[in-house]
Amino acid sequence: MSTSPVKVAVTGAAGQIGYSLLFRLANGDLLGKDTPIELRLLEIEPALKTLEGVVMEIDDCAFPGLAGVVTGSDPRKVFDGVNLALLVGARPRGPGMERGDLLEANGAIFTAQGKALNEVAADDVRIGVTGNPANTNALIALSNAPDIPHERFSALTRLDHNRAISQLAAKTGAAVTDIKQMTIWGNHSATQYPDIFNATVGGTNAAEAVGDQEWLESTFIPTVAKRGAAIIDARGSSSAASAASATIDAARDWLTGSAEGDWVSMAVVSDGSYGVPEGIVSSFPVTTSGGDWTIVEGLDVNDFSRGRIDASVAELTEERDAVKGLGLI
Ligand SMILES: NC(=O)c1ccc[n+]([C@@H]2O[C@H](COP(=O)([O-])OP(=O)(O)OC[C@H]3O[C@@H](n4cnc5c(N)ncnc54)[C@H](O)[C@@H]3O)[C@@H](O)[C@H]2O)c1
Ligand SMILES: O=C(O)C[C@H](O)C(=O)O
Repeated sequence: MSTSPVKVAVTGAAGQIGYSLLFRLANGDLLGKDTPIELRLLEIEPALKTLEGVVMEIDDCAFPGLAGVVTGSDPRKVFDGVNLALLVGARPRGPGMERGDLLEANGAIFTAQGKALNEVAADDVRIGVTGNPANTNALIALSNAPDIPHERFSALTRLDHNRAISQLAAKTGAAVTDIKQMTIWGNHSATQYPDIFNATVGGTNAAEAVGDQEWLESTFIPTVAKRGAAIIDARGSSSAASAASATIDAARDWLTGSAEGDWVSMAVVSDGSYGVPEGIVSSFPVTTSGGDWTIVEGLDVNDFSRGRIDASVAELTEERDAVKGLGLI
């Protein structure tokens, strides 16, 4: 049994996602019940009282694997020595708002947090960005953390990946566990491209198993890509428990490895693979092992897929140019 606790930071800890995420982390859902976890919870000053209440509830669960909880509003203190930082805190998108509207407001948050991580995080730190606009927030954070390798940052497209698996399972009548090699390309936004041409259902190519291009274009892609907006419309606030669950799925697979014969979707800094401009944070199919990720190379990208990937990547390059114009990167 490991004894020294893994220090896991969560920002926006008093928010909606935090209210699901913290209990899952404390329960051992990330690294197993035998690996003790210390939670390091960052919030803005006005939310610290709410966070105090959440911590009381965490205490009341008497989680056996929880080695301690530290709270605060100073990222330099909260991030001190952290091995994993889950950057969730940001302003969520409300009804009628576009993600682009959030770039400037969130830029300041991720600039400061990138700098603080650079100064005080553990040498082995991994940083997962859930707060939107996630890809570009990750780009801002990594650009402000010159001493942390860019490969240590990723943005969350695992929720989209999970949504795509769920929709494909419902369409084909397969179990979610029968669906492998799903890919989300591009941005965590409505332009994202969930690719079933390289996925399989029970070992059969998924696009062939579905055999319905009309469903693919008019139902599957828009349902997955606009799921966040549909949940906001229905719930009045953005997805929370599913986002927390995907945040854990992504971090767990990053740290402990993706399943043999399968891959996962992560938004990571591009090395130019698949024609995605180097340096932007874009979602790719990746395999993971021991805290490292590797882009799955050599997949077939047909003309339909090419057009969809290019459209999402164009949005990401616009976001990059916008934050560059604002002096954030
Ligand atoms: N990538 C994804 O798949 C995905 C899915 C769902 C939601 N999200 C995004 O996750 C983010 C959080 O969502 P939520 O529903 O928990 O929002 P929320 O408003 O309930 O909580 C956000 C919390 O962040 C805190 N916060 C704001 N600025 C901060 C800072 N500088 N440092 C620390 N904490 C700060 C706020 O005080 C608040 O408590 C949003 O940006 C949302 O759009 C992403
Ligand atoms: O789309 C949003 O702003 C919410 C979130 O990113 C989601 O995908 O549920």
